[in-house]
Amino acid sequence: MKITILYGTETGNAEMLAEDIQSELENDHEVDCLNLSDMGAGDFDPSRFYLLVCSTYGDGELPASAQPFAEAVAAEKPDLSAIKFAIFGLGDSEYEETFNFGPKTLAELMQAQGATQIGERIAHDASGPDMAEDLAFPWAEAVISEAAEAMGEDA
Ligand SMILES: Cc1cc2nc3c(=O)[nH]c(=O)nc-3n(C[C@H](O)[C@H](O)[C@H](O)COP(=O)(O)O)c2cc1C
Repeated sequence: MKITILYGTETGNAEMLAEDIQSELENDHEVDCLNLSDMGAGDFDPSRFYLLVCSTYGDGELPASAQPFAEAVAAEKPDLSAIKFAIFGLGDSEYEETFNFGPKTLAELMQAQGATQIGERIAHDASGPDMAEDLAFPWAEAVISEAAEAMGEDA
């Protein structure tokens, strides 16, 4: 399957995780990995499945590298009705009121333009016991098989 991993980051954790997911998947799939800061609102390709990996910063805001993308999507309103994506969040439950708000905002933005979310929005908690990749690798495998079925491809 053709997959693009898009990451939104402030201090690099989401980038590191995105690259780890790429290494994990690239034996079986054709995988690109791109910072959201390098993704235009009109750059989506319906033949690819999009894995979004995004942190939360400030007071429940999108991290810096995701902000221009979010602004461009809100302004340009691309038709994303042929696009399927899944989303993984990096956050910290110490920020009780705004835990994982960044990925929530991003998912809502994609859905508002018609994109279809595959699977649940999974969140890693920096104050919890799990390593991010221990949650992210099984999540990626699961959403890829679900997407393959939805896109009529072999997983
Ligand atoms: C100043 C600051 C603000 C943060 N705000 C939030 C927040 O509102 N909600 C949340 O879930 N996590 C918050 N976090 C936690 C980060 O999302 C978490 O550390 C994540 O791993 C950072 O990933 P990144 O390096 O890819 O940006 C915050 C962290 C910092 C340092």
